[in-house]
Amino acid sequence: MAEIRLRNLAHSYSREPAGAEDYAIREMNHVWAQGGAYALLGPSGCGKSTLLNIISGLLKPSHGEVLFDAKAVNALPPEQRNIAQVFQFPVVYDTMTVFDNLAFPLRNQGMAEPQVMSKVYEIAEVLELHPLLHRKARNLTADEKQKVSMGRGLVRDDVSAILFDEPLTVIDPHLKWKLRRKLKQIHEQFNITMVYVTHDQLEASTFADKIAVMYGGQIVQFGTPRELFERPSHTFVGYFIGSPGMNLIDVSPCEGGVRFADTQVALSAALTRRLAGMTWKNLKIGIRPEFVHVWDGPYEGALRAEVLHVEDLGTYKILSLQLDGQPIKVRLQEDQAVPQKLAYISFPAQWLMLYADDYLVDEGQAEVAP
Ligand SMILES: Nc1ncnc2c1ncn2[C@@H]1O[C@H](COP(=O)(O)OP(=O)(O)OP(=O)(O)O)[C@@H](O)[C@H]1O
Repeated sequence: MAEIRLRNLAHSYSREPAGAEDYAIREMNHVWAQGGAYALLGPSGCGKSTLLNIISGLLKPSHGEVLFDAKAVNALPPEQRNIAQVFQFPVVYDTMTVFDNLAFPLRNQGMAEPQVMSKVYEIAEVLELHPLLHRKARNLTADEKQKVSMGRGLVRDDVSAILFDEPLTVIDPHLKWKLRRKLKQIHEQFNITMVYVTHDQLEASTFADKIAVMYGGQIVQFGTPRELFERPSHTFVGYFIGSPGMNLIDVSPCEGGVRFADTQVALSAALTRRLAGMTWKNLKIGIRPEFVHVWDGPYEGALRAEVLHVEDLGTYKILSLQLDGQPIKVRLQEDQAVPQKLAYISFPAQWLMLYADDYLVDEGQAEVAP
């Protein structure tokens, strides 16, 4: 079991990186606490696999350190790091039985056969592989093979953490849910640090207690699914999490708030003061489609928007609006009235976010994040 700490970690695949854009991992500091269930969520190419491979030792970072329980492990090869890695495609020995596959890491350690047997039976039980123990691995389905891959990580008592790299990619959709629940159960039972890489927000939030959102080689936010939804600290998190993503509008400051075209949006006095004392290149407001307030008719202070179309998704509707040249999405509950040609909307202060150069501006914060 281990805490995993990344200290000033950076990686470039280029021998002579010219600038930040040549780095797959930009300098990062991060901690995964012992025993946590974490997800590493981000789009293709943001650096997720690179980061996992650095942690497991398959890749040597260009800079910085990886520490397990405060001990630097940079110099240790993968087999001495006690990390199990489960990849997209199951890695099993086809010609061996399921039993022998699960027993393999234990026999490698020189464990006595009666103990091997008891450990393999324990893990097979947890993963519901016991009816298959004497089958050759080549005859298994993809999800059964993936369970064997996971089982090989779990049988070892010395495993500090398990890293999953999009482990459900090859699994049938109806089995994904079952396997994800199994993983969660295993996490609770074994109290092992688990980091689950995915580009799917649903997978991330059903598995993890905390999600690290990765973008452009950086972790731009680390928080609970709820924190990421309610207070995205970067515009990318706003856009990437949620369905549809956050409405983001380019604005400029004005008396008492911000404006775009002829529309003014009031900000709290604290936020206006913060803004006045800052320098930035790009300013945006953000509001989630769920949090846009729709009035029944004209109302003082409400903004008038044109209704472009309504998409009925069964349990909710997505309203597409045009507000002073800006597209706005609103998520309406099933029982909410649907405005026809015009909609009167407002942005409740509690849910209206302000972003300077893509980072959230906090009312109380001393500095905007870099
Ligand atoms: N072996 C390599 N040599 C050079 N560049 C690489 C190599 N592996 C990855 N990259 C680059 O590093 C960046 C990060 O890639 P990485 O595979 O870590 O991203 P990812 O988030 O895991 O993507 P995916 O979800 O598609 O696997 C990408 O720009 C990728 O093209």
